[in-house]
Amino acid sequence: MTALPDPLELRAVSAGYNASDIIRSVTLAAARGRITTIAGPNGAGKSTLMKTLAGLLRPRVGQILIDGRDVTRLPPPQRALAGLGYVPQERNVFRNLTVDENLRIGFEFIRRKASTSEYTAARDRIIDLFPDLSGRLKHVAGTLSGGQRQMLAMGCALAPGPTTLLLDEPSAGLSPRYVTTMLDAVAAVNRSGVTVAMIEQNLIEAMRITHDAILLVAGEIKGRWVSDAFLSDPLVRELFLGGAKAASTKADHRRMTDDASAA
Ligand SMILES: Nc1ncnc2c1ncn2[C@@H]1O[C@H](COP(=O)(O)OP(=O)(O)OP(=O)(O)O)[C@@H](O)[C@H]1O
Repeated sequence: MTALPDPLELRAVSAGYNASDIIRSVTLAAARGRITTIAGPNGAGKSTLMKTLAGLLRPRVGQILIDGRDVTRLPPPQRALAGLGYVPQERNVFRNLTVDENLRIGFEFIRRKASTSEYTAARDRIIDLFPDLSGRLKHVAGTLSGGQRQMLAMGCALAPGPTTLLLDEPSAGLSPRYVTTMLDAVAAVNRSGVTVAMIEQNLIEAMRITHDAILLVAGEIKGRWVSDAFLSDPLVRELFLGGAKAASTKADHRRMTDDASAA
């Protein structure tokens, strides 16, 4: 039996703006059915990497594959048609349209020939995944909380049924309590069968749901870990968690998560 290809793969990709490369020779894969988190200090090139994956930035060299198919030269709509959903960090919903209208646009952008009943089924699936949107279908997106808007943005990307979802900092700007809610929602999306690749800054919370962690520093991959090993790696502790003071056991990890939620 032939193994299925990874749903998302980069092979030696370099990309950047103007003359300079921001990401350099990046090779990585998001494994099927798992949550891969890309971590890195500010300015490491994480958003640039996401934009390159989504097709907003053309790589200078290297290859991008979705389900084994080379999409390097395809623009964002064709990558979406190939099964890739993308949620940018900002301006990711139409604030003057309702929740329902936003979801319908997200759905019909890809599923152009689908019937109304197919849309309704997709919408119901999204509401099951994000109960915070339930009862708000007729609400204008601009009146939602930041967290609800972020869930709506994920819903729009998920409505057409992508195999892989790219998330650029889904918990950015949210209260500590809603960070937990948001990442629980990402885990629920993943359990529904969608491979997730995301950037996150809330690393302790993110590792609670992450399967595979990748570290990007100054545009280069510096290591890969299963999530349990990530927070206790000396390099990771040095970069993000204040070195020796950082949590190094699962118990400490849990305690820090609890402290953060109570803050
Ligand atoms: N549109 C652009 N034009 C030129 N340079 C850019 C552009 N966007 C980002 N950069 C530069 O690319 C570098 C990496 O930025 P990027 O946003 O990818 O990093 P990041 O790891 O996502 O950072 P952060 O965690 O602060 O969001 C930075 O030096 C940034 O100034």
